[in-house]
Formats: sequence, structure tokens, C-alpha cells
Amino acid sequence: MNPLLELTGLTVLRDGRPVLSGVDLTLRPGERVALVGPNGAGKTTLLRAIIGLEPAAAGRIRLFGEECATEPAFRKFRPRIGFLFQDSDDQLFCPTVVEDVAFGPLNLGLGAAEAERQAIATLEELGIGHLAQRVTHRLSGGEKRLVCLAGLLAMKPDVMMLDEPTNGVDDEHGRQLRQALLDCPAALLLVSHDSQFVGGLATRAMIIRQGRLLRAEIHDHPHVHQHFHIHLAHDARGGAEDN
Ligand SMILES: Nc1ncnc2c1ncn2[C@@H]1O[C@H](COP(=O)(O)OP(=O)(O)OP(=O)(O)O)[C@@H](O)[C@H]1O
Repeated sequence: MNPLLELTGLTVLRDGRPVLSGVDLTLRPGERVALVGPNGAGKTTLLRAIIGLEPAAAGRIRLFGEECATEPAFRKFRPRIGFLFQDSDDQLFCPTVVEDVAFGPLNLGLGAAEAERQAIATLEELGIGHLAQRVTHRLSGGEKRLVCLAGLLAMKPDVMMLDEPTNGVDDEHGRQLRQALLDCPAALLLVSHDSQFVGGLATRAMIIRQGRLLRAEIHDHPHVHQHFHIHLAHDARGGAEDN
């Protein structure tokens, strides 16, 4: 199947210093790829670069088969990519929850009643239907996170890029979120330090180390609870053949 996203030799600088160096990554339909790595490794930078929010110093970015290097080129494809920002307050802007979640579907051309119906169905799928009429900026941190995710799911994007989706989210809502993402046909690029969430969702994992993207393995070891650990694959070297 043709890739949805394709990065070749992507290098991104921050303050003149390479944060990402020669990154190769391909995301195909049906894939759910976890991006892991320590704080400051460049995970958020990578997601932002993919949709043109950070300039590439070198390399190529292809979205849905088309090379993107300019703002108009990226803008054309952003509606097909749902991006969950690390900070929920950067994402929420409508007065009420239901208006916020319906905003995306409305923007994509749905009528008001259908957009609202879709918004409420998505809120219920995530177990937060009761929040529909609440004032967005008065929600708790975890509630805001889930409302942002509902907004993305309601848009039915082809790709979702999620930066720390379970931040502040309790276990039960985390399970509902994971199920919603498993049921959703969008391919996923997932940045998370929550290894249990990643283990139950990702089809493969990549780790960012010193600016390089390397293949990682997800192992699950059944204990009293199930734990998931991510280890570097033995044969991970450069990324080019590992993406
Ligand atoms: N606006 C900025 N200007 C300059 N440097 C930045 C900026 N934002 C991030 N950086 C630096 O770029 C590097 C990568 O940051 P990034 O946010 O991509 O890391 P991350 O892997 O997502 O980290 P975390 O797990 O803590 O969220 C870090 O060294 C960070 O300090």
C-alpha cells in the first residue's frame, strides 16, 4: 500500500543545533507507530516538522504521495492529519465542549445538526458524553485531553499524530480511548511515555536517540498486571532499513 507519510533524511535544527539528523520514516495505512525516547529527544519536533510547523534543514517530506516543502503544500494536507498538541490549551478554543468537537466536522462541510450528532457520538464513545454542555476552559486537565481527542476522532482523519494522548487521563478513560483508536481506521503516529498504553495499541515502535530514529521492539510480559517494556531491537543501527 502507498505510504501516507514518508520522511527521507529529515534533519531539523533548533538554535542551529541538529535535533533530528537524517530521519527516515514511513507510515502506511493501518499502521500505529509509537515514537519513544527520553525528554528532549525530539519527538514533538518530529511531529511538528511532519506537518510543516518546523522547517526542515535537509531531507524530504511526502504527505499522501506528494512532496511538501512550502506552507501551501503542507496546508493542503493538514485537514487529513489530526494533530493532538502536547498542551490541550493550544487546541481548545470554542466556548462549549460540544461546539469544540463539532468544529472540525462543520469545517469539513457537514451540516450543523449532523456535525453535532457526530460530536456527541464521539464524546460518548470516549465516555465523556456528560461533558457536552460544559465550558471548555473550566474542564480538568484529563477532561480537556479527552475533549481534544474527541475533536480529532470526530474529523475522521486519515492519519492521527498524538503527542502524549494519555497525559492526565485515568485508567478507565485510557482504556476507552485505546479502544476508540483501535476501532478508528486512521493510521497513528503516537508519542507517549505511557508504555502500557503504547503496548496495547502500537503495531511497531521507533526510538529517537541522539537525533537518530531507530527501530524498537515492544515486549509484553504478563505479571500480576500486564506490563509493556520497549527495548531497542538488536539489529537497529541507522533507521534507513528500519522504518
Ligand atoms: N522553541 C524551541 N526553541 C529552541 N529549542 C527548542 C524549542 N522547543 C524545543 N526545543 C529543544 O528541542 C529539543 C527537542 O525538543 P522536543 O520537544 O521535540 O522533545 P521531546 O522528545 O518531545 O521531549 P518530551 O518527551 O520532554 O516532550 C529539546 O532539546 C528542546 O529543548
